[in-house]
Parts: sequence; structure tokens; C-alpha cells
Amino acid sequence: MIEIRHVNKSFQGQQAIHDLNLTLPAGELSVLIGSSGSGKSTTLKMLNRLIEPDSGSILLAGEDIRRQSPDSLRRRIGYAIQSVGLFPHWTVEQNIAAVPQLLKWPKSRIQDRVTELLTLLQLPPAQYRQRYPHQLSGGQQQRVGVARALAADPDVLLMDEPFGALDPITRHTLQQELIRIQALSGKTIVLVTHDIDEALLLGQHIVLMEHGRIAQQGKAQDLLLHPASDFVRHFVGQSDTGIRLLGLGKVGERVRQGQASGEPIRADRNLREALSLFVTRQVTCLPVVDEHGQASGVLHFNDLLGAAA
Ligand SMILES: Nc1ncnc2c1ncn2[C@@H]1O[C@H](COP(=O)(O)OP(=O)(O)OP(=O)(O)O)[C@@H](O)[C@H]1O
Repeated sequence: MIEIRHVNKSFQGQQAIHDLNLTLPAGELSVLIGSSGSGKSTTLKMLNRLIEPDSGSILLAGEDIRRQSPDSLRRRIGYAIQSVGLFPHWTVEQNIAAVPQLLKWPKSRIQDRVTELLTLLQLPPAQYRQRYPHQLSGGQQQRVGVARALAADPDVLLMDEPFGALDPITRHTLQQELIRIQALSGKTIVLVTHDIDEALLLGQHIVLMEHGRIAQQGKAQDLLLHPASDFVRHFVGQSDTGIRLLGLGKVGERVRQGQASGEPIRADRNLREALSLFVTRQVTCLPVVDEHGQASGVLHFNDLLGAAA
């Protein structure tokens, strides 16, 4: 668990963070969202002491982070940023191995870890481990950035717009990978974004910031159904609220027995994707399969409404 207590931060006389109090649960993916300049990155960077608060304290697993040197703290906390920051003259393997090297892991353990992470992020190790960053696409570089942040198996992973500047398909793939990694590892992840759909998709705990303060925090449903202010209502997108609520439900939750023709939808897809299929195919019933491609029933258009209730 990460606890931020009465933290203030000013830059050149301008207060960027105002008496921030925030608890980020252990083992959950928390998202910091807000408009540009609202203090998201500053908050994130205070967690690994890239920025020091002017006052207040930050506790990691109950211990004040100032009791550790910034270096040892950063070895415990993975950090992935939009601009990736890979070392250009190091191979993919060397980049991923940076923190394990500092921690003096044995060579064979480091090699195994690189293989494991490249496989996890769907970069075949034989093909990619010896490449240099300029020999990778932007999306592949971002994957290596995420692999590097995960390398020493940190308890906490901080991610600042890690999927920014990616095309929607690669972004979607990496978001799904992050959900998978989070489910497998149960890590505490704090992710900064200004994309509300990314926040709703990934955030088990969502913190919406406005001018260095918390406008509202909670689960996706809380922000969508019970916005605390006009700012929150506006930010989460009043007119698209219904669509976004659909995005929180899964096809599998609404499946009925039956059969239908046509290309099936997987049970783990969300109901927003299902709605899109109903509209584009002009049908009212879709066949549903599980993750192994086995038929598991049908989804009726009318059942979408129940999910949104
Ligand atoms: N090193 C700095 N020097 C001066 N001002 C800064 C510095 N870092 C941040 N600020 C200011 O603090 C405020 C919060 O910045 P921060 O980067 O935390 O916002 P953000 O919510 O992450 O924004 P964005 O979405 O644009 O990245 C802004 O007004 C910014 O100009």
C-alpha cells in the first residue's frame, strides 16, 4: 500500500500539489487521470523520489520513503515512461538487464529473466534480445520499456503514459497485456494517463485530479454513475456515459443458452465491443465462444440493457 499524507509541492512559487492525501491499495492497478498540468506526473515522481515534496510524507508498505536512498528505492520500484528512455547503445537484453545487473544477479538468472519478460510481452527472445532500440518500432520500444521496469520483479510499478503515442491497435494490445500481467503478478501499479477510456479499462482504483487536488476517486462505476461535481461529470464524458458503462461489462456475464450464426464474439470481450458488432452487422443476437474457441451460447441485444443497469 502507498500512502500519501498531506503532501504539498510548489514550483517557482506556483503550487502544483495541494495538501494531497491519497491511499493506493496494494496489489491493485490505480490510475491517476486529469487534464494537463493537474499534477499527475508530479505525484507519480514523488513516489520514487524523482521529485521531493515540500512537506508531508509518503509511506510505502508502512515505511517513509525518505528512509531509503533514492537509488535503493528505485531498484524496488519499476518506472516506465512514455518516452521510453532506453539506452540507445545497449541491446534490448542489456536494457532490460539494467536493474538486475545493479543488484548483481548471477548472469544465468539475468538471461532467464530477459527470456521470460520478452516472452511475456510477446517479443520472441531469439529475434529481439540482441537488437538495438533503433531497430524496433515505437510499440516494441515501449514493450521493452515495460519489460525493463518489470525486470527486477519490483513490488511497485509506476507508469507515466506508457502507451502514449501508440496507434490504437498496439495500445489496445499493450493494455490487454498489462491487465494480464497485473492479474498474474498482483503487483501494485500506478499508471498516469489523460485518456479516460484507458483509465476506465485499466483502473481498479481511479483518482481524478484537478489543479493539484483530488476531484474524485473510486471505481469506474463510481465516477460514471455518481460524479462528485460538474468537473467530474464533464471529464468522464456525460454524453458517452452509457457507452462507457457498457465497456465495464463482459459478454460472458450476459450469455444465454442458444445458437446463432455468424462470426462469434469471445466471452471476455466487453459489452461496448458487442454493441459495435450488433450495429455493424445489423443483428440482434451474436454467438459467443470462450477463450478456447468453444461455443458457450449467445448474446442478445436486449441483454445489453441489463448490463448497463
Ligand atoms: N520541474 C518543473 N518546474 C516547474 N514547474 C513544473 C515542473 N514540473 C511540473 N511543473 C508544473 O506543475 C504542474 C503539474 O505538472 P505535472 O507534470 O505534474 O502535470 P500532469 O498532470 O502530469 O500534466 P500532463 O498531463 O501535461 O503531463 C504544472 O503546472 C507544471 O507546469
